Amino acid sequence: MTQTLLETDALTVRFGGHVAVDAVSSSFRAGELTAIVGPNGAGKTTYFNLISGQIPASSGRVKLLGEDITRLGVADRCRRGLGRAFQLTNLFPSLSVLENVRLVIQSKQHKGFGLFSMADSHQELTVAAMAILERVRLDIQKGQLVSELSHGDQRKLEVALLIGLDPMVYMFDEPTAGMSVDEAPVILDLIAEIKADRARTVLLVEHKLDVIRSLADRIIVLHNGALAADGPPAEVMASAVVQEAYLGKELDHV
Ligand SMILES: Nc1ncnc2c1ncn2[C@@H]1O[C@H](COP(=O)(O)OP(=O)(O)OP(=O)(O)O)[C@@H](O)[C@H]1O
Repeated sequence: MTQTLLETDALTVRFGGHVAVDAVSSSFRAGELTAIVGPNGAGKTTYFNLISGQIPASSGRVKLLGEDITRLGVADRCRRGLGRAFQLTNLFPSLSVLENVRLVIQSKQHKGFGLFSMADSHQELTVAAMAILERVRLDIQKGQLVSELSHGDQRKLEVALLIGLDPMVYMFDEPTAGMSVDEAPVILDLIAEIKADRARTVLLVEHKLDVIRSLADRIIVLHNGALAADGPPAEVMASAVVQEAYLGKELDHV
């Protein structure tokens, strides 16, 4: 039996009288990629925000490796292995691409700035950061400031930072949005590699049907904040209610 890494248990958030996420219970296992789909306003991003700790739950629980993390903040959840693709606001725009990746790896390794270890660790960190930049095809841009990067390259850097953090749970919210057709495959290949690591689980909010088809092991459908379907892609996509109500209308057919 594959290990359950993340669980949500009747997870709920209300904004005034509006229930944006409505008692969603689900679990996410190692080696699995779960696509989270649903119409605009269904609660996908809010569900992500509740899992990553960006917003507090009104009720219900989030568990990581069986441990209740519902009351923890974003940074504590991150330290325990919950990784959400960085928004640009989390980056240091006036530092270079390489420096940003190095900082994330350093934070993961809890390396200090002690005088004696500094030279060695600096070299190691640079090598590790460059290896990640090569994977996302950003090695050429290593010296550029984040603020100077194109939109597509900024998205690649978000993925690079997440790989540097190396969490147990990878969370991607439309990772190829706004990318050119040349750029997107690099990111999708990387996500496939991450998913192939049997010790990780990947959650992906995605509208593009071809991306879901190629990557998802399982699909969760949210509608009006509630769980409307959960199962293998073929089964969920074939179900008449999902076809009519969600997939046919809402997902981008590419
Ligand atoms: N901070 C907030 N305050 C009030 N209402 C909110 C807040 N955040 C989200 N909502 C509402 O919660 C509902 C779910 O929004 P959410 O952004 O999670 O949907 P989504 O499925 O991610 O949509 P999309 O596909 O358009 O990104 C929407 O009705 C939205 O207006």
